Amino acid sequence: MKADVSSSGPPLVELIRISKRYGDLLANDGIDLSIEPGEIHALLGENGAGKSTLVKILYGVIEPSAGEIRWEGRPVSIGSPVEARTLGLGMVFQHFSLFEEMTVAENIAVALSGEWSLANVRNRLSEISRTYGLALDADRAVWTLSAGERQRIEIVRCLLQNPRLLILDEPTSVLTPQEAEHLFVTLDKLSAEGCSILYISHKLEEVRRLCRRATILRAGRVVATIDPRASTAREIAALMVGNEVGDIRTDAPHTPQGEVLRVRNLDMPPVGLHGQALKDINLVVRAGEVVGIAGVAGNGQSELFAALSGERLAERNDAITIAGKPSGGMGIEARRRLSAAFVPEERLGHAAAPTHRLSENTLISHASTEVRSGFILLNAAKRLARTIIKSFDVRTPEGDPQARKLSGGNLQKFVIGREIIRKPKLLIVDQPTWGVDAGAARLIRQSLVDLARDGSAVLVVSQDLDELFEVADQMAVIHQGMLSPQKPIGEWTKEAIGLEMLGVAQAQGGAHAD
Ligand SMILES: Nc1ncnc2c1ncn2[C@@H]1O[C@H](COP(=O)(O)OP(=O)(O)OP(=O)(O)O)[C@@H](O)[C@H]1O
Repeated sequence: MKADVSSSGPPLVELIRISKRYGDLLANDGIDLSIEPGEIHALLGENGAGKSTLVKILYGVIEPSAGEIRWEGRPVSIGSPVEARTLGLGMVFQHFSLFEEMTVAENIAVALSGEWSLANVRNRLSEISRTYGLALDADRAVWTLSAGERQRIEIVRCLLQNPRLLILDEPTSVLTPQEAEHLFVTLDKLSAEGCSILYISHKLEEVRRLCRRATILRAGRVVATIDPRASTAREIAALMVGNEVGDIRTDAPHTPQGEVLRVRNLDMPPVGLHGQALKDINLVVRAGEVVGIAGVAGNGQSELFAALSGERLAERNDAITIAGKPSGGMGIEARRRLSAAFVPEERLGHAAAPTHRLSENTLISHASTEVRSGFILLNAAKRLARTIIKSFDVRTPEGDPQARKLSGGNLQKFVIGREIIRKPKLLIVDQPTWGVDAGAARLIRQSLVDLARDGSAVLVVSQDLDELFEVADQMAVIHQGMLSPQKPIGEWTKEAIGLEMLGVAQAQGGAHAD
Protein backbone atom coordinates (compact mmCIF):
# COMPACT_ATOMS: atom_id res chain seq x y z
CA MET A 1 0.00 0.00 0.00
CA LYS A 2 2.66 2.44 -1.01
CA ALA A 3 1.33 5.93 -1.59
CA ASP A 4 1.28 7.34 -5.07
CA VAL A 5 0.80 11.04 -5.65
CA SER A 6 2.17 11.89 -9.06
CA SER A 7 2.75 15.31 -10.56
CA SER A 8 4.78 16.49 -13.52
CA GLY A 9 6.94 19.28 -12.01
CA PRO A 10 9.14 19.19 -8.89
CA PRO A 11 7.44 18.78 -5.50
CA LEU A 12 6.39 22.04 -3.86
CA VAL A 13 8.60 21.31 -0.90
CA GLU A 14 11.19 18.64 -0.19
CA LEU A 15 12.80 17.97 3.15
CA ILE A 16 16.01 16.06 2.61
CA ARG A 17 17.81 14.20 5.41
CA ILE A 18 16.60 16.68 8.03
CA SER A 19 18.05 16.09 11.51
CA LYS A 20 17.67 17.92 14.79
CA ARG A 21 19.71 17.06 17.83
CA TYR A 22 18.91 18.04 21.42
CA GLY A 23 21.95 16.95 23.44
CA ASP A 24 22.07 13.16 23.05
CA LEU A 25 18.61 12.96 21.56
CA LEU A 26 17.97 12.93 17.83
CA ALA A 27 14.45 14.39 17.69
CA ASN A 28 14.59 14.25 13.87
CA ASP A 29 16.90 11.68 12.36
CA GLY A 30 17.49 12.04 8.61
CA ILE A 31 13.88 12.75 7.64
CA ASP A 32 12.90 12.80 3.97
CA LEU A 33 9.47 14.16 3.11
CA SER A 34 8.07 15.74 0.00
CA ILE A 35 4.77 17.47 -0.66
CA GLU A 36 3.28 17.90 -4.12
CA PRO A 37 1.31 20.97 -5.18
CA GLY A 38 -2.30 20.63 -4.04
CA GLU A 39 -1.58 17.56 -1.92
CA ILE A 40 -3.05 17.09 1.57
CA HIS A 41 -0.24 15.24 3.29
CA ALA A 42 -0.61 13.84 6.80
CA LEU A 43 2.25 13.83 9.28
CA LEU A 44 1.64 11.10 11.83
CA GLY A 45 3.49 9.62 14.75
CA GLU A 46 3.09 8.85 18.40
CA ASN A 47 3.88 11.44 21.05
CA GLY A 48 7.49 12.47 20.90
CA ALA A 49 7.99 11.02 17.41
CA GLY A 50 9.30 14.40 16.19
CA LYS A 51 6.35 15.96 14.31
CA SER A 52 6.41 19.38 16.01
CA THR A 53 10.17 19.55 15.68
CA LEU A 54 9.97 18.91 11.93
CA VAL A 55 7.19 21.42 11.37
CA LYS A 56 9.00 24.07 13.43
CA ILE A 57 12.06 23.57 11.22
CA LEU A 58 9.95 23.97 8.09
CA TYR A 59 8.28 27.12 9.45
CA GLY A 60 11.61 28.68 10.46
CA VAL A 61 11.04 28.52 14.23
CA ILE A 62 14.04 26.29 14.93
CA GLU A 63 17.17 25.56 12.97
CA PRO A 64 17.91 22.00 11.82
CA SER A 65 21.21 20.43 12.87
CA ALA A 66 21.56 19.00 9.35
CA GLY A 67 19.67 18.55 6.10
CA GLU A 68 18.27 20.60 3.28
CA ILE A 69 14.93 22.14 2.36
CA ARG A 70 14.00 22.61 -1.29
CA TRP A 71 11.16 24.81 -2.43
CA GLU A 72 10.01 24.06 -5.99
CA GLY A 73 13.32 22.32 -6.55
CA ARG A 74 15.49 25.20 -5.23
CA PRO A 75 17.46 24.91 -1.96
CA VAL A 76 16.23 27.49 0.55
CA SER A 77 17.08 28.44 4.10
CA ILE A 78 14.10 29.41 6.22
CA GLY A 79 15.50 31.50 9.06
CA SER A 80 12.27 32.76 10.64
CA PRO A 81 8.47 32.54 10.38
CA VAL A 82 8.53 35.85 8.47
CA GLU A 83 10.79 34.26 5.84
CA ALA A 84 8.53 31.21 5.80
CA ARG A 85 5.47 33.37 5.13
CA THR A 86 7.27 35.29 2.40
CA LEU A 87 8.07 32.00 0.72
CA GLY A 88 4.39 30.97 0.83
CA LEU A 89 4.01 29.00 4.05
CA GLY A 90 1.11 29.54 6.44
CA MET A 91 0.68 27.85 9.79
CA VAL A 92 -2.36 27.43 12.02
CA PHE A 93 -1.13 26.57 15.52
CA GLN A 94 -3.05 24.61 18.16
CA HIS A 95 -3.09 27.62 20.44
CA PHE A 96 -4.52 30.72 18.86
CA SER A 97 -2.89 34.08 19.47
CA LEU A 98 -5.80 36.50 19.27
CA PHE A 99 -6.69 39.68 21.16
CA GLU A 100 -10.00 39.08 22.93
CA GLU A 101 -11.17 42.70 22.94
CA MET A 102 -10.47 43.36 19.27
CA THR A 103 -12.74 42.56 16.35
CA VAL A 104 -12.07 39.84 13.82
CA ALA A 105 -10.86 42.34 11.19
CA GLU A 106 -8.65 44.19 13.69
CA ASN A 107 -7.03 40.95 14.79
CA ILE A 108 -6.19 40.03 11.23
CA ALA A 109 -4.88 43.51 10.40
CA VAL A 110 -2.62 43.45 13.49
CA ALA A 111 -1.26 40.01 12.63
CA LEU A 112 -0.35 41.21 9.16
CA SER A 113 1.76 43.89 10.86
CA GLY A 114 0.53 46.90 8.97
CA GLU A 115 0.83 45.42 5.48
CA TRP A 116 -2.94 45.76 5.06
CA SER A 117 -5.35 48.57 5.89
CA LEU A 118 -8.43 47.70 7.92
CA ALA A 119 -10.65 48.46 4.92
CA ASN A 120 -8.63 46.10 2.73
CA VAL A 121 -8.81 43.37 5.33
CA ARG A 122 -12.58 43.74 5.62
CA ASN A 123 -13.05 43.47 1.85
CA ARG A 124 -10.80 40.48 1.36
CA LEU A 125 -12.19 38.86 4.49
CA SER A 126 -15.72 38.79 3.18
CA GLU A 127 -14.45 37.53 -0.19
CA ILE A 128 -12.47 34.70 1.38
CA SER A 129 -15.29 33.88 3.80
CA ARG A 130 -17.66 33.46 0.88
CA THR A 131 -15.27 31.51 -1.37
CA TYR A 132 -14.20 29.01 1.27
CA GLY A 133 -17.33 28.79 3.40
CA LEU A 134 -15.50 30.28 6.40
CA ALA A 135 -18.35 32.31 7.85
CA LEU A 136 -16.99 35.20 9.94
CA ASP A 137 -18.38 38.56 10.93
CA ALA A 138 -15.57 41.14 10.54
CA ASP A 139 -16.98 43.37 13.29
CA ARG A 140 -17.55 40.80 16.03
CA ALA A 141 -15.24 41.00 19.04
CA VAL A 142 -13.15 37.85 19.42
CA TRP A 143 -14.30 37.17 22.97
CA THR A 144 -17.81 36.45 21.70
CA LEU A 145 -16.61 33.72 19.32
CA SER A 146 -16.45 29.93 19.67
CA ALA A 147 -13.18 28.02 19.27
CA GLY A 148 -14.26 27.03 15.76
CA GLU A 149 -14.79 30.66 14.75
CA ARG A 150 -11.45 31.65 16.27
CA GLN A 151 -9.76 28.99 14.23
CA ARG A 152 -11.41 30.39 11.11
CA ILE A 153 -9.77 33.76 11.85
CA GLU A 154 -6.37 32.07 11.89
CA ILE A 155 -7.11 30.24 8.66
CA VAL A 156 -8.38 33.38 6.92
CA ARG A 157 -5.31 35.25 8.14
CA CYS A 158 -3.12 32.65 6.42
CA LEU A 159 -5.27 32.65 3.28
CA LEU A 160 -5.00 36.44 2.93
CA GLN A 161 -1.33 35.87 2.22
CA ASN A 162 -2.09 33.36 -0.55
CA PRO A 163 -0.10 30.49 0.94
CA ARG A 164 1.18 27.70 -1.24
CA LEU A 165 1.49 25.39 1.76
CA LEU A 166 -0.73 25.49 4.81
CA ILE A 167 0.41 23.65 7.94
CA LEU A 168 -2.31 22.63 10.38
CA ASP A 169 -1.41 21.24 13.81
CA GLU A 170 -4.25 19.12 15.20
CA PRO A 171 -6.89 21.48 13.88
CA THR A 172 -9.97 19.50 14.87
CA SER A 173 -9.13 19.10 18.56
CA VAL A 174 -11.12 22.27 19.34
CA LEU A 175 -14.00 21.66 16.93
CA THR A 176 -17.44 20.08 17.19
CA PRO A 177 -18.02 17.19 14.74
CA GLN A 178 -20.05 19.54 12.52
CA GLU A 179 -17.34 22.23 12.51
CA ALA A 180 -14.71 19.58 11.69
CA GLU A 181 -16.73 18.40 8.69
CA HIS A 182 -17.00 22.00 7.55
CA LEU A 183 -13.23 22.44 7.83
CA PHE A 184 -12.65 19.33 5.69
CA VAL A 185 -14.78 20.82 2.91
CA THR A 186 -12.69 24.01 3.04
CA LEU A 187 -9.45 22.03 2.92
CA ASP A 188 -10.67 19.95 -0.03
CA LYS A 189 -11.44 23.15 -1.90
CA LEU A 190 -8.03 24.68 -1.14
CA SER A 191 -6.34 21.51 -2.29
CA ALA A 192 -8.37 21.45 -5.52
CA GLU A 193 -7.09 24.98 -6.18
CA GLY A 194 -3.49 23.85 -5.80
CA CYS A 195 -2.72 24.83 -2.19
CA SER A 196 -0.79 22.06 -0.43
CA ILE A 197 -1.62 21.12 3.13
CA LEU A 198 0.52 19.45 5.77
CA TYR A 199 -1.88 18.00 8.29
CA ILE A 200 -0.82 16.83 11.76
CA SER A 201 -3.41 14.81 13.62
CA HIS A 202 -3.82 11.95 16.04
CA LYS A 203 -7.32 11.30 14.70
CA LEU A 204 -6.74 8.63 12.13
CA GLU A 205 -10.27 8.46 10.76
CA GLU A 206 -10.10 12.08 9.66
CA VAL A 207 -6.69 11.49 8.12
CA ARG A 208 -8.25 8.66 6.09
CA ARG A 209 -11.06 10.99 5.04
CA LEU A 210 -8.74 13.80 3.90
CA CYS A 211 -5.31 12.61 2.84
CA ARG A 212 -3.91 10.52 0.04
CA ARG A 213 -0.46 10.33 1.53
CA ALA A 214 0.78 10.09 5.08
CA THR A 215 4.32 10.11 6.40
CA ILE A 216 4.66 8.19 9.64
CA LEU A 217 7.42 9.04 12.09
CA ARG A 218 8.66 6.87 14.90
CA ALA A 219 11.48 7.95 17.23
CA GLY A 220 12.54 10.73 14.87
CA ARG A 221 12.66 8.59 11.72
CA VAL A 222 10.32 8.00 8.81
CA VAL A 223 9.02 4.43 9.18
CA ALA A 224 6.54 4.50 6.28
CA THR A 225 4.87 6.67 3.68
CA ILE A 226 1.45 5.24 2.92
CA ASP A 227 -1.90 5.89 1.34
CA PRO A 228 -4.02 6.09 4.52
CA ARG A 229 -7.18 5.19 2.60
CA ALA A 230 -5.71 1.76 1.91
CA SER A 231 -5.25 0.94 5.61
CA THR A 232 -7.56 0.80 8.60
CA ALA A 233 -7.08 3.27 11.45
CA ARG A 234 -5.94 0.34 13.58
CA GLU A 235 -3.27 -0.66 11.03
CA ILE A 236 -1.98 2.92 10.86
CA ALA A 237 -1.88 3.13 14.66
CA ALA A 238 0.13 -0.11 14.71
CA LEU A 239 2.65 1.40 12.26
CA MET A 240 2.97 4.46 14.49
CA VAL A 241 3.67 2.61 17.70
CA GLY A 242 5.35 -0.47 16.25
CA ASN A 243 2.74 -2.88 17.64
CA GLU A 244 -1.01 -3.41 17.95
CA VAL A 245 -3.14 -0.85 19.77
CA GLY A 246 -5.92 -2.75 21.52
CA ASP A 247 -9.33 -1.64 22.73
CA ILE A 248 -9.74 -0.63 26.33
CA ARG A 249 -11.30 -3.09 28.74
CA THR A 250 -14.32 -1.91 30.67
CA ASP A 251 -15.85 -5.30 31.30
CA ALA A 252 -15.36 -5.50 35.09
CA PRO A 253 -18.77 -5.34 36.78
CA HIS A 254 -19.89 -1.82 37.40
CA THR A 255 -21.26 -1.48 40.90
CA PRO A 256 -21.03 2.11 42.03
CA GLN A 257 -20.87 2.60 45.78
CA GLY A 258 -21.34 5.67 47.96
CA GLU A 259 -21.16 9.27 46.76
CA VAL A 260 -17.67 10.74 46.71
CA LEU A 261 -18.47 14.01 44.99
CA ARG A 262 -21.79 15.82 45.25
CA VAL A 263 -22.35 19.25 43.74
CA ARG A 264 -25.55 21.00 44.82
CA ASN A 265 -26.94 24.10 43.15
CA LEU A 266 -23.48 25.52 42.55
CA ASP A 267 -23.44 29.07 41.21
CA MET A 268 -20.31 31.03 40.51
CA PRO A 269 -19.94 34.48 39.00
CA PRO A 270 -17.68 34.83 35.96
CA VAL A 271 -14.05 35.86 36.34
CA GLY A 272 -13.20 38.98 34.36
CA LEU A 273 -15.25 40.51 31.64
CA HIS A 274 -15.62 37.48 29.43
CA GLY A 275 -15.54 34.53 31.80
CA GLN A 276 -18.40 32.05 31.96
CA ALA A 277 -20.70 32.02 35.01
CA LEU A 278 -21.67 28.63 36.45
CA LYS A 279 -25.40 28.34 36.93
CA ASP A 280 -27.10 25.92 39.27
CA ILE A 281 -24.77 22.98 38.68
CA ASN A 282 -25.87 19.63 40.12
CA LEU A 283 -23.72 16.53 39.83
CA VAL A 284 -22.96 13.25 41.61
CA VAL A 285 -19.95 10.98 41.21
CA ARG A 286 -19.94 7.72 43.15
CA ALA A 287 -17.11 5.39 44.05
CA GLY A 288 -16.53 2.89 41.26
CA GLU A 289 -17.80 4.97 38.36
CA VAL A 290 -16.58 7.36 35.70
CA VAL A 291 -18.80 10.35 35.03
CA GLY A 292 -18.16 12.29 31.83
CA ILE A 293 -18.88 15.91 31.07
CA ALA A 294 -19.18 16.68 27.37
CA GLY A 295 -19.33 20.11 25.78
CA VAL A 296 -17.74 22.46 23.28
CA ALA A 297 -14.70 24.29 24.72
CA GLY A 298 -15.42 27.57 26.44
CA ASN A 299 -18.79 26.61 27.90
CA GLY A 300 -17.69 26.68 31.52
CA GLN A 301 -15.45 23.61 31.66
CA SER A 302 -12.45 25.45 33.07
CA GLU A 303 -14.66 27.38 35.50
CA LEU A 304 -16.19 24.11 36.70
CA PHE A 305 -12.73 22.61 37.09
CA ALA A 306 -11.58 25.64 39.10
CA ALA A 307 -14.63 25.36 41.36
CA LEU A 308 -14.26 21.61 41.92
CA SER A 309 -10.52 21.75 42.54
CA GLY A 310 -10.70 24.66 44.98
CA GLU A 311 -8.78 27.07 42.79
CA ARG A 312 -11.90 29.18 43.21
CA LEU A 313 -14.01 28.89 46.32
CA ALA A 314 -17.77 28.48 46.30
CA GLU A 315 -19.92 30.85 48.32
CA ARG A 316 -21.67 27.99 50.12
CA ASN A 317 -19.61 25.32 51.78
CA ASP A 318 -22.29 22.71 51.05
CA ALA A 319 -22.34 23.49 47.31
CA ILE A 320 -19.54 20.90 46.98
CA THR A 321 -19.18 17.80 49.14
CA ILE A 322 -16.09 15.61 48.83
CA ALA A 323 -15.98 12.27 50.67
CA GLY A 324 -18.88 13.37 52.87
CA LYS A 325 -17.27 16.69 53.87
CA PRO A 326 -18.73 20.03 52.80
CA SER A 327 -15.77 21.46 50.88
CA GLY A 328 -16.99 24.43 48.83
CA GLY A 329 -14.88 26.78 50.94
CA MET A 330 -11.76 24.58 51.01
CA GLY A 331 -8.64 25.34 49.00
CA ILE A 332 -6.94 22.81 46.73
CA GLU A 333 -4.54 21.48 49.39
CA ALA A 334 -7.37 20.80 51.86
CA ARG A 335 -9.29 18.99 49.12
CA ARG A 336 -6.20 16.93 48.29
CA ARG A 337 -6.10 15.88 51.95
CA LEU A 338 -9.60 14.44 51.43
CA SER A 339 -7.93 12.22 48.83
CA ALA A 340 -9.01 14.22 45.81
CA ALA A 341 -6.68 14.69 42.83
CA PHE A 342 -6.91 17.12 39.95
CA VAL A 343 -5.50 17.23 36.42
CA PRO A 344 -6.14 20.56 34.69
CA GLU A 345 -6.36 20.98 30.93
CA GLU A 346 -3.21 23.02 30.54
CA ARG A 347 -0.31 20.72 31.28
CA LEU A 348 2.59 23.14 30.88
CA GLY A 349 2.42 26.00 33.36
CA HIS A 350 -0.72 24.87 35.18
CA ALA A 351 -0.20 21.15 35.81
CA ALA A 352 3.59 21.25 35.58
CA ALA A 353 6.29 23.86 36.11
CA PRO A 354 8.13 24.01 32.73
CA THR A 355 11.68 24.69 33.94
CA HIS A 356 11.55 22.25 36.85
CA ARG A 357 12.60 18.65 36.54
CA LEU A 358 10.00 15.89 36.57
CA SER A 359 11.10 14.83 40.07
CA GLU A 360 10.50 18.39 41.30
CA ASN A 361 7.17 18.41 39.54
CA THR A 362 5.99 15.44 41.60
CA LEU A 363 5.97 17.80 44.60
CA ILE A 364 2.98 19.67 43.24
CA SER A 365 0.64 16.95 44.41
CA HIS A 366 2.82 14.70 46.57
CA ALA A 367 4.07 17.31 49.02
CA SER A 368 2.54 15.44 51.98
CA THR A 369 4.78 12.42 51.38
CA GLU A 370 7.85 14.20 50.02
CA VAL A 371 8.30 17.06 52.45
CA ARG A 372 9.30 16.26 56.06
CA SER A 373 9.80 19.06 58.61
CA GLY A 374 10.25 21.53 55.78
CA PHE A 375 12.88 19.39 53.96
CA ILE A 376 12.22 18.02 50.53
CA LEU A 377 12.97 14.31 50.27
CA LEU A 378 14.75 14.55 46.94
CA ASN A 379 15.51 10.87 46.60
CA ALA A 380 11.87 10.00 47.22
CA ALA A 381 10.83 12.53 44.57
CA LYS A 382 13.30 11.05 42.08
CA ARG A 383 12.11 7.51 42.82
CA LEU A 384 8.53 8.55 42.36
CA ALA A 385 9.29 10.29 39.04
CA ARG A 386 11.02 7.11 37.84
CA THR A 387 8.02 4.99 38.83
CA ILE A 388 5.59 7.30 37.01
CA ILE A 389 7.81 7.36 33.91
CA LYS A 390 7.91 3.55 33.88
CA SER A 391 4.26 2.84 34.69
CA PHE A 392 2.86 5.39 32.28
CA ASP A 393 5.35 4.82 29.48
CA VAL A 394 6.56 8.43 29.52
CA ARG A 395 9.26 8.84 26.83
CA THR A 396 11.84 11.28 28.12
CA PRO A 397 14.86 12.76 26.32
CA GLU A 398 16.99 12.15 29.48
CA GLY A 399 16.58 10.57 32.93
CA ASP A 400 15.00 13.43 34.87
CA PRO A 401 14.41 16.22 32.34
CA GLN A 402 12.77 19.59 32.80
CA ALA A 403 9.04 19.36 32.04
CA ARG A 404 9.36 21.67 29.02
CA LYS A 405 11.64 19.19 27.26
CA LEU A 406 8.93 16.55 27.03
CA SER A 407 6.70 16.38 23.98
CA GLY A 408 3.12 17.47 24.75
CA GLY A 409 1.66 13.97 24.88
CA ASN A 410 4.43 12.60 27.07
CA LEU A 411 3.99 15.41 29.58
CA GLN A 412 0.28 14.61 29.64
CA LYS A 413 1.06 10.98 30.50
CA PHE A 414 3.37 12.14 33.29
CA VAL A 415 0.84 14.54 34.81
CA ILE A 416 -2.00 11.99 34.75
CA GLY A 417 0.30 9.30 36.10
CA ARG A 418 1.41 11.56 38.94
CA GLU A 419 -2.20 11.84 40.13
CA ILE A 420 -3.37 8.28 39.46
CA ILE A 421 -0.40 6.77 41.26
CA ARG A 422 -1.69 8.34 44.49
CA LYS A 423 -4.82 6.18 44.11
CA PRO A 424 -7.05 9.10 45.03
CA LYS A 425 -10.64 8.52 46.13
CA LEU A 426 -11.69 11.21 43.69
CA LEU A 427 -9.96 12.13 40.44
CA ILE A 428 -11.10 15.08 38.38
CA VAL A 429 -9.44 15.39 34.99
CA ASP A 430 -9.95 17.99 32.29
CA GLN A 431 -9.28 16.84 28.67
CA PRO A 432 -7.26 13.73 29.60
CA THR A 433 -5.96 12.84 26.15
CA TRP A 434 -5.70 16.18 24.42
CA GLY A 435 -2.84 15.93 21.90
CA VAL A 436 -2.10 12.36 22.90
CA ASP A 437 -1.47 9.57 20.36
CA ALA A 438 -3.65 6.49 20.01
CA GLY A 439 -1.43 4.21 22.10
CA ALA A 440 -1.01 6.72 24.92
CA ALA A 441 -4.70 7.65 24.82
CA ARG A 442 -5.54 4.00 25.31
CA LEU A 443 -3.16 3.78 28.28
CA ILE A 444 -4.62 6.89 29.89
CA ARG A 445 -8.25 5.85 29.33
CA GLN A 446 -7.58 2.38 30.64
CA SER A 447 -5.95 3.86 33.77
CA LEU A 448 -9.03 6.02 34.39
CA VAL A 449 -11.37 3.05 34.01
CA ASP A 450 -9.15 0.84 36.18
CA LEU A 451 -8.98 3.51 38.88
CA ALA A 452 -12.79 3.62 38.99
CA ARG A 453 -13.07 -0.17 38.96
CA ASP A 454 -10.69 -0.21 41.93
CA GLY A 455 -13.22 1.90 43.82
CA SER A 456 -12.35 5.54 43.08
CA ALA A 457 -14.77 8.13 41.74
CA VAL A 458 -13.60 9.65 38.44
CA LEU A 459 -14.90 12.76 36.72
CA VAL A 460 -13.71 13.30 33.15
CA VAL A 461 -14.31 16.58 31.34
CA SER A 462 -13.73 16.07 27.62
CA GLN A 463 -14.59 17.48 24.23
CA ASP A 464 -13.97 14.10 22.66
CA LEU A 465 -17.30 12.28 22.53
CA ASP A 466 -15.76 9.00 21.42
CA GLU A 467 -13.57 9.14 24.49
CA LEU A 468 -16.54 9.69 26.78
CA PHE A 469 -18.47 6.84 25.19
CA GLU A 470 -15.44 4.63 25.80
CA VAL A 471 -14.80 5.42 29.46
CA ALA A 472 -17.90 6.95 31.06
CA ASP A 473 -20.69 5.18 32.95
CA GLN A 474 -22.73 8.37 33.30
CA MET A 475 -22.65 11.60 31.34
CA ALA A 476 -23.89 15.18 31.37
CA VAL A 477 -23.35 18.03 28.89
CA ILE A 478 -22.23 21.54 29.78
CA HIS A 479 -23.47 24.52 27.78
CA GLN A 480 -23.06 28.19 28.72
CA GLY A 481 -22.28 27.33 32.32
CA MET A 482 -25.32 25.07 32.76
CA LEU A 483 -25.19 21.31 33.13
CA SER A 484 -27.77 19.00 31.59
CA PRO A 485 -29.22 16.24 33.74
CA GLN A 486 -26.78 13.39 34.24
CA LYS A 487 -27.78 10.07 32.65
CA PRO A 488 -26.31 6.58 32.17
CA ILE A 489 -24.14 6.55 29.05
CA GLY A 490 -26.38 4.01 27.30
CA GLU A 491 -29.27 6.47 27.37
CA TRP A 492 -27.40 9.12 25.38
CA THR A 493 -27.28 9.32 21.61
CA LYS A 494 -24.78 11.52 19.76
CA GLU A 495 -27.70 13.48 18.42
CA ALA A 496 -29.09 14.24 21.89
CA ILE A 497 -25.63 15.29 23.03
CA GLY A 498 -25.26 17.55 19.98
CA LEU A 499 -28.54 19.26 20.87
CA GLU A 500 -27.43 19.78 24.47
CA MET A 501 -24.05 21.11 23.26
CA LEU A 502 -25.80 23.74 21.20
CA GLY A 503 -28.26 24.58 23.96
CA VAL A 504 -31.18 23.54 21.73
CA ALA A 505 -32.31 20.85 24.15
CA GLN A 506 -32.46 23.34 27.04
CA ALA A 507 -34.40 25.78 24.89
CA GLN A 508 -36.87 23.01 24.02
CA GLY A 509 -37.23 22.07 27.65
CA GLY A 510 -34.82 19.12 27.49
CA ALA A 511 -34.11 16.46 24.84
CA HIS A 512 -33.34 14.00 27.60
CA ALA A 513 -35.56 11.28 28.83
CA ASP A 514 -35.22 11.55 32.57
N1 LIG B 1 13.77 21.95 23.71
C1 LIG B 1 13.95 20.63 23.79
N2 LIG B 1 15.00 20.12 24.47
C2 LIG B 1 15.20 18.77 24.55
N3 LIG B 1 14.40 17.85 23.96
C3 LIG B 1 13.35 18.30 23.27
C4 LIG B 1 13.07 19.71 23.14
N4 LIG B 1 11.94 19.84 22.38
C5 LIG B 1 11.55 18.58 22.05
N5 LIG B 1 12.39 17.66 22.58
C6 LIG B 1 12.31 16.19 22.43
O1 LIG B 1 12.26 15.90 21.04
C7 LIG B 1 11.44 14.73 20.80
C8 LIG B 1 10.42 15.08 19.73
O2 LIG B 1 9.48 16.01 20.25
P1 LIG B 1 8.29 16.64 19.37
O3 LIG B 1 7.66 17.68 20.21
O4 LIG B 1 8.82 17.00 18.02
O5 LIG B 1 7.31 15.38 19.24
P2 LIG B 1 5.84 15.29 18.62
O6 LIG B 1 5.86 14.18 17.62
O7 LIG B 1 5.42 16.62 18.12
O8 LIG B 1 5.00 14.85 19.90
P3 LIG B 1 3.48 15.22 20.40
O9 LIG B 1 2.55 14.43 19.53
O10 LIG B 1 3.48 14.70 21.82
O11 LIG B 1 3.33 16.70 20.31
C9 LIG B 1 10.82 14.36 22.16
O12 LIG B 1 11.56 13.29 22.69
C10 LIG B 1 11.02 15.60 23.01
O13 LIG B 1 11.14 15.25 24.37
